[in-house]
Amino acid sequence: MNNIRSTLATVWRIAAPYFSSEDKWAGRGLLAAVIAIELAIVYLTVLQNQWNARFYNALQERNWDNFVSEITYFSVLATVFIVLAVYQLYLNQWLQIRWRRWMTSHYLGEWLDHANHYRMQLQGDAADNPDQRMTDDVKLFVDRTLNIGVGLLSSIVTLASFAGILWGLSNAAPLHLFGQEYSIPGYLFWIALIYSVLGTILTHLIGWRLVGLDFRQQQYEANFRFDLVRVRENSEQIALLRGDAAERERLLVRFGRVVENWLAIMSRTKKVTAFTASFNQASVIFPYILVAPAYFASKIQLGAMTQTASAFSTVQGALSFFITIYRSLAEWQAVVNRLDGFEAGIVAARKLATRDDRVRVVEAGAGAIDLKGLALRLPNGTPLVNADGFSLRKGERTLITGPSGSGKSTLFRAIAGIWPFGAGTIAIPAGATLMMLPQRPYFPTGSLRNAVEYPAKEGTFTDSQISNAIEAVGLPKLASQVGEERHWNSTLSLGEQQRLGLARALLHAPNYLFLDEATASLDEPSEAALYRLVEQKLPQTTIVSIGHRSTLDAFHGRNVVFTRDGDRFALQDGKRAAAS
Ligand SMILES: Nc1ncnc2c1ncn2[C@@H]1O[C@H](COP(=O)(O)OP(=O)(O)OP(=O)(O)O)[C@@H](O)[C@H]1O
Repeated sequence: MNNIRSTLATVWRIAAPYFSSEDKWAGRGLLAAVIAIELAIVYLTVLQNQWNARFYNALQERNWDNFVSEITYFSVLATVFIVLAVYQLYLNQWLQIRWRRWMTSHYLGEWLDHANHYRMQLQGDAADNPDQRMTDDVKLFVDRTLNIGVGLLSSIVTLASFAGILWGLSNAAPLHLFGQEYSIPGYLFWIALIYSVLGTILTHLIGWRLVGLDFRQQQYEANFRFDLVRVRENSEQIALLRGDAAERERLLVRFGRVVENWLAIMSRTKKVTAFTASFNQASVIFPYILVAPAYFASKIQLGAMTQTASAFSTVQGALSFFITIYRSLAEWQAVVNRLDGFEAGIVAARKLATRDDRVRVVEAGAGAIDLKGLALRLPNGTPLVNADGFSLRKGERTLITGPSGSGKSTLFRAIAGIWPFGAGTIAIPAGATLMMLPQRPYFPTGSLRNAVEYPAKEGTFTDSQISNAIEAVGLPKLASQVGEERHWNSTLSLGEQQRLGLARALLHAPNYLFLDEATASLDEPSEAALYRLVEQKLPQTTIVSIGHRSTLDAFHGRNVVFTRDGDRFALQDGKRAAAS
């Protein structure tokens, strides 16, 4: 019970924001229309049930006129029903896509807000496969929530409408057992109730394991898809290493989990289906058996008997709502858990950025980036780098060197404000623009123009500015192709990508440019030429480089070395440290 209550509370928390969002009027209007149509359909079912009695009585009495008028009446009911059914589905789908559009854009906004996606990764596996959560899970959530919610409401209203009919019929067709008549008020209703509650309990006992199995199925499918994407993204590496066979084996192992879990779902579903199918079949005949003695004792007409059967099956259908949608409920609960986990991941990522013991990046008026009492740590708390009273002065060109894994890139991450683990303050001049260029620059797929302008919006720079920058960094052939669309990260060599990364820096002309081995894939003369280009084109820019080559010394007035200091590293002005 607690479980149901907490699931419903979670559903409410996930679902409610849409209905108070900027799209609330469309959302509420569509929801109201869907519910109104559902209620109208229930009313039609009541009318059809009453028609049922009149129709079969007309048949039994061989009354042609009544038969014709009942057929006409039915045709009208059926036409209205068809129109309602068509529009209910149509409006339902309309609501689904609006709701889904809002949730997707809401989640995208939260996920991509101030590097939350990166901090979520730093926290480990708390919310695996966010891509799946924002696609399949949101789609299923909207679909299932609407259909289960409206279905539940419809069941309750149907139950209320038909309980009265069944009650009345119980009096008209009293219980006959072994020639004896028993008068039990509303016995047909009570039997339908007991029958359905028993069925529901048994279905749950047989099927509850499906919830966990469905949850894992979605996770395994997403893991498999993610690995396939990784192979596609790293296809060159894999081909060069002749890793095809290893990949195939690994992927098959991953897929093996999908199959194994699916087999468990199949076996469980088989049991649930065996029960629900038997239950549904028994329900067809059960009400006839109940009232047959009264009918054969000529206490009731054929019409009353078929009306009873129809009302009984409608009430039983409404009561067995849970059985009918058991699979959907299991899947729905799994989806709700996954979206809940995703939202919790976002909240935890945001907390990381605001917790008390974190690295603080503040805007301060001074003309330098000042590190005060900075102590960077790994996510597990292990100390990494200490820097106190250390400044990256304006206009200066600083080269940072140090052993591999000493925390050089992590210092850049902290300055960029995406590494929260640690303590201390990084003061950045107010309004200063920073740009980080890593060893492997990222280019979104699309036009070359877009790739170089990124993260600025398309159109921020003119085509001639873009092609000049591309030409300046030594890619004259590409300079004339700014409109070409490609997957730039997989088609350009790493050296070419690094040149293109520098073209991006030339265009944006940041106040501070951080180069984290951003030219390491170029030969030394090309690297030197690019550094000279940056010096010449960005004279106002403060440059901080991480690099291992001694040839870089010539372009930097200052050398900062990461040196070991007990269990961590410290920043020291001076000569290159010998590799430790
Ligand atoms: N997300 C993370 N989770 C756990 N440890 C991490 C994470 N990112 C980096 N580290 C660890 O932090 C340490 C410093 O990494 P960093 O990338 O800053 O080193 P680096 O000095 O730039 O090395 P290199 O010269 O090889 O690029 C390494 O031991 C690395 O394994």
